[in-house]
Amino acid sequence: MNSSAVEETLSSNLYVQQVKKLYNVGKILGLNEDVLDTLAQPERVIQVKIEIKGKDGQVRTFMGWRSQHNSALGPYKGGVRYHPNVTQDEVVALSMMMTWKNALLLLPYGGGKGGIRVDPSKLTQDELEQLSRRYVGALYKYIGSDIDIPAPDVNTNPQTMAWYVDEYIKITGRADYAAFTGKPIELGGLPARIYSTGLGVATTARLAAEKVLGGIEGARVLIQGFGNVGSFTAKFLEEMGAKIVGISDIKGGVINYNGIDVKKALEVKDNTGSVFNYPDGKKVTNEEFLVSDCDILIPAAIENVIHKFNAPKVKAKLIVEGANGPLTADADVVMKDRGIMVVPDILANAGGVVGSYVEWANNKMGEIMDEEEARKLIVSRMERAFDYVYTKYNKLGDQDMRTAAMAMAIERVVNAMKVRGKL
Ligand SMILES: NC(=O)C1=CN([C@@H]2O[C@H](COP(=O)(O)OP(=O)(O)OC[C@H]3O[C@@H](n4cnc5c(N)ncnc54)[C@H](OP(=O)(O)O)[C@@H]3O)[C@@H](O)[C@H]2O)C=CC1
Ligand SMILES: O=C(O)CCC(=O)C(=O)O
Repeated sequence: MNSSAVEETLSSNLYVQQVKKLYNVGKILGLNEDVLDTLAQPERVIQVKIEIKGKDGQVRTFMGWRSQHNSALGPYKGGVRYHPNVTQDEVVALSMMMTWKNALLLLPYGGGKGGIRVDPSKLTQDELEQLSRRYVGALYKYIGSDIDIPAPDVNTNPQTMAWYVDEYIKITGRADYAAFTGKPIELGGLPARIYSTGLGVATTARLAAEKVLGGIEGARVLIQGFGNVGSFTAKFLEEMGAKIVGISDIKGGVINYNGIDVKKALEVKDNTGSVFNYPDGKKVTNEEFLVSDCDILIPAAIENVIHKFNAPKVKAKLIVEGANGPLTADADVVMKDRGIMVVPDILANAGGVVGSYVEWANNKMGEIMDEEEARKLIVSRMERAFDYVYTKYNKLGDQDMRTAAMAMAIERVVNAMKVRGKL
C-alpha cells in the first residue's frame, strides 16, 4: 500500500477517527497517556458467527459483533446496526461514542454497540427474523437490563427489538423486557422513542441556531439521510419554522430553495423507496448535496461523509451531527478554523438514548409514561445538556463544541473509574 492509500484507509476508519478525537481532548484535560490508552480500548468485544437457512435451503453465514466499551457508570447501552460495511472497528468506535454520549446526558449507563455485516435489503422478512433471533441466541449471556441493553440503530427498528426480546425471554426464561429498548408499544415500548432522536436533533439545532443564526425561524436546512433520524428531524424542524430546502438518501438528493414539503417527501419515500423521486427540485449526488448552499447542514446518514477534502467547500453556517461520526477529525479542524459551529453527535443525537432510558426505567417499574410527558422530558434533558456544553465551550475559550462535550463526558467517566479504583 502506498502512503496515500494508507492515509485513505485510516481516514475512513471510524475507530482511528474516534481515538484521534479522544487523545485531542485528553491532552486538553491533562490526562496521562496511560489513562487515554485504557479509554481507547473496549472492555470486551464479542464476535459471533450467525448461520441462517435461506429460502433456497442454502446456509448463509454472517458475522456480527457486540462491543462493550466502558461500564464505569452503569450497564452498557447502545444500538445494533445491520449494514454491509459493518466491521469490528466500527462497532468498537460506536461503543466508545456511546460511553461519552451516555455520560454527557448523565444517564446511568456505560457504552455499548452492536452490528451485523449484512445487507438487509437482500434478505426476506423471514430471513431477517432468523438473523435477529440467532444474533440474540449467540449473545444472550452478555445481555440483560443490568448488563447490556441494545436498541435500534441503522436498519433496525421496533420489529427487530420485538424478535430480540421474544428470543431472549424464550432462551433465558426471564421476562426481562428492559433488556432491550426501542420496542413496539405492545411489548413495553415508549411511544416517543421512535421519534426521540429526531426530536433531540431538531431541539439542539434550534438552540444552536439561536446562538449563531439569530433563530431557527426561516433557517434553510439540508438533511442528508431520510431514515429514522433524518425524517423525524425534518418533521420537527419544519414544525419549528425552519425551511427544509434539501433531503437525500442513498440514491442522492433533491434541493428546492422554495422549500421541501416533509409530508409529501415521506409519501414519496414510502411509495417509491427514495426521496430522490421527489418531483419538485434539483437532483444532486450526495457529494454535491453536502456542499450546497444552506444555513444548517444536518448529516443524518452515515459516518465520515465530511472530511478534509470537502470540508473547505461546505457552505453551511452551522452543522448539526444527526449521524454518529459524520465529520472526521480533520474536518473538525477545518470547521473550527472557518468559524463554523458543529453540534457534535454525542450531544445532537442523544435524544434517542434519552428516550431509551425513559423506556428502560419505566419497564423496570412496570409502567409507561404518557407520550406528552415523555416528549417534554426528552426535550428538557436535551436543553439542559446543550446549555452545559455551550457553557463549557465558552469557558474553554479557543475550542469547539465537540471538545467541550467530550471533555465533560470523559471527565465523568474518568472520575467514576477513579472512585471505583480502576485508575
Ligand atoms: N436510530 C436512532 O435512534 C439513532 C441513530 N443514530 C445515528 O443516525 C444515523 C442514521 O441512523 P437511522 O436514521 O437510525 O438509520 P436508518 O437506517 O433509519 O436511515 C439511514 C438513512 O441514511 C441513508 N443512507 C445510507 N447510506 C447513505 C449514503 N452513503 N449516503 C447518503 N445517505 C445514506 C439511508 O438511505 P436509504 O433510505 O436509501 O436506505 C437512510 O435514509 C446513524 O449514524 C446512526 O448511528 C444516532 C442516534 C440514535
Ligand atoms: O437508544 C439507545 O440505546 C442507543 C441509540 C444509539 O445507538 C445511538 O445513540 O447511537
